[in-house]
Amino acid sequence: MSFELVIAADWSAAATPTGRRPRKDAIWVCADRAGSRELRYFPTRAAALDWIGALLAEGQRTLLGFDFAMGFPPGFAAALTGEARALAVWDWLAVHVTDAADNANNRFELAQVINRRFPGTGPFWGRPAALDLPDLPATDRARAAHGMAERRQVEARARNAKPVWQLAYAGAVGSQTLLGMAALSRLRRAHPDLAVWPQETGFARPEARIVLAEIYPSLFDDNAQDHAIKDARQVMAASAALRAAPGEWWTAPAALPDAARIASEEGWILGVGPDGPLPVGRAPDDCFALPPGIDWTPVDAALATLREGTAPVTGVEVVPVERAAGRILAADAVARRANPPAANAAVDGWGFSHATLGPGPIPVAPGRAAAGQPHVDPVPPGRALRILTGAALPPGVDTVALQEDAVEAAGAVTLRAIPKPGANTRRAGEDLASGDVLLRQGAVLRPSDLALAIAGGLAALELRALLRVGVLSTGDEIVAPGGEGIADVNRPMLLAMLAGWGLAPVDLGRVRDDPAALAARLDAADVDALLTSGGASAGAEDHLSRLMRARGTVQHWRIAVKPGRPLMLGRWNGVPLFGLPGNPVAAFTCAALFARPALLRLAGADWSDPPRRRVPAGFAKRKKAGRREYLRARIRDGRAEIFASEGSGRVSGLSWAEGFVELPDAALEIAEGDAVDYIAFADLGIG
Ligand SMILES: Nc1nc2c(c(=O)[nH]1)N[C@H]1C(S)=C(S)[C@@H](COP(=O)(O)OP(=O)(O)OC[C@H]3O[C@@H](n4cnc5c(N)ncnc54)[C@H](O)[C@@H]3O)O[C@H]1N2
Ligand code: MOO
Repeated sequence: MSFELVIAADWSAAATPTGRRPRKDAIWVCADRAGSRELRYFPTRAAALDWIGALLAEGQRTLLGFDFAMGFPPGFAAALTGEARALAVWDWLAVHVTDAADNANNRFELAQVINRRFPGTGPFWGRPAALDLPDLPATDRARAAHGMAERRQVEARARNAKPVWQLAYAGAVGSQTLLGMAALSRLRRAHPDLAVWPQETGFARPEARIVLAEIYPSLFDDNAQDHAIKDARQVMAASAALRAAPGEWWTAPAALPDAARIASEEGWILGVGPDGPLPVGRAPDDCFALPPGIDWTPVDAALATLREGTAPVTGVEVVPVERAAGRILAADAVARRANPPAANAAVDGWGFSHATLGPGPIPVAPGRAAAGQPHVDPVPPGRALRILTGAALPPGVDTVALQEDAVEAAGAVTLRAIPKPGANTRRAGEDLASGDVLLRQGAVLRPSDLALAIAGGLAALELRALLRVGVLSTGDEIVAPGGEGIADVNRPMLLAMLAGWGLAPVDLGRVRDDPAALAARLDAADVDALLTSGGASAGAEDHLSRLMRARGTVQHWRIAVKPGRPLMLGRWNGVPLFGLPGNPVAAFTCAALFARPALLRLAGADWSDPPRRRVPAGFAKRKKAGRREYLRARIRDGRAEIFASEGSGRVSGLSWAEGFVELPDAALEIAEGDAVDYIAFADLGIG
């Protein structure tokens, strides 16, 4: 199984926060999900670890790489901890390192403490002039007779790798290593499904859900990455290389003479073999149908993320059945009684015991049985009782003759024909037995489902609380309906769609193109999910997408779909957010195809893919590879006709259409009469 999420982190040992503005020599992290990448800068280690922790909690198969040494040269671990294992050093450091939320830390003091455990002077060096730490030498040359090798085996094979003993000055990695190992020790303990390669796994392909490995970004060419800051380019290049990691990256060092010891005691850099750096793999072709160089997320990959990454978030409430239409079941509904509860008559007529009938007219027994008016006395053998539809069969009655087939005269009924035994009756429990599962958890209740629940004896159902979905329009140009300017088409349309899906729409109003105002509005929203429209693409005024990249979590941005390419899927303060494009047709399409199934899932329903119907095309069209296309369409005379314009501002086509024609990702030439897939709006819950 390959990795769904690849995270490359450039660590830093800074002693103060590195500031709000992204800068070099600070922490940069790139998270890459099936080709859609998210780059983040962090002013503190704590903030970076929080974000990484949240990513790991998403539950995906993850490869996590950090760019500091994850082991020391031979002998160090045993001298420090009594155990020749790198992970023992991590745990020792977790106990002895202090590293505050504002980056304040004790790495130099601790290096002196460690040095005192070794003979001679060193091995750590690089004391800043301002510190009074006599047992931490300021320079490399001041060290002597500490007994440690200068480099790990892997460092001898990676160009320009600096020894871990150096704590300060250009290229030093020692400080990052001390602080980093302490942090990783905690991370590892927090995630039982995490394995460290190769310290825990040996030089084998690791199977764990989360794999942690040492990386060395200098191995990778970052020239193709588009960013002004080198650290950022490096984590971008590293995440791409890790995503494409060939199998031999994990296994090649097993050929080393002392492989098992090296793996456990010294650790290794992923991508280095026994003879030096290994070839870099080719990026997997996530975007199978996309032109080279484009990393939009394919529709199916985006839907898969939503499907796998969303689970019910709402509470459970007990609601009377009659108010449950359109709501979502939180638990299986189980019949509390049989239906029908007792055997009863299916028609109006005459009831009797079939086996006891004599020849000729049947004498009538006194009284009658009607629905709700049971006849409790047994009907004597050979007699007939007047019985009406729905009445419980009295004792002594097993068969009913239809009224129209009988003639009553002088206290007896004459039947035109004797019916079969049991005719015109309903058996107790023939429809439902007590204990039957009537409806499954996750079902969206239809009127017929209410009927079933009530027939099964239920008066109330356990339902999911309504999912509150906030809808926000963005853009300076947007005005209230009826105003002068671009009327806010999207918000009322989206609110109505949500109501139609059985969700609780929350109107968050309009907000101007101002990042602070937008962030404040999103922060203040008390909702379970968010739909925004506008500002999703890459322009200077596209604040939503920029804000999400800076302060939210972006899962996918830019989907290979038309309309709707700028669609952004992510989280704001942990709340799922669908950043819909501003163009109304794109907002509508993305809401129907991406937001709807995910919102219903968050609301507690099962995931549902809309049914496609194959219909002959009433049009001809040539389509390029690279995006799945949704054309506004309707069926007339058995053929799919499409709206005259594909422009995604053409609201007129939305109202005209009754469904979508869905064209696949690949290039396609459609002639009139060719079969195409049609998705009815009705099957998307849009009436
Ligand atoms: N450089 C790029 N430009 C654009 C890209 C791109 O990938 N790179 N994508 C294009 C596509 S495709 C779409 S769709 C749009 C969507 O962009 P945004 O989400 O950033 O939307 P805005 O720029 O804010 O608005 C687009 C359009 O829609 C109108 N709008 C916005 N909100 C509403 C509303 N509530 N009701 C009615 N109309 C609304 C807005 O006035 C604009 O005309 O970007 C392309 N550009
Ligand atoms: O994808 Mo945009 O939705 O064309 O208009």
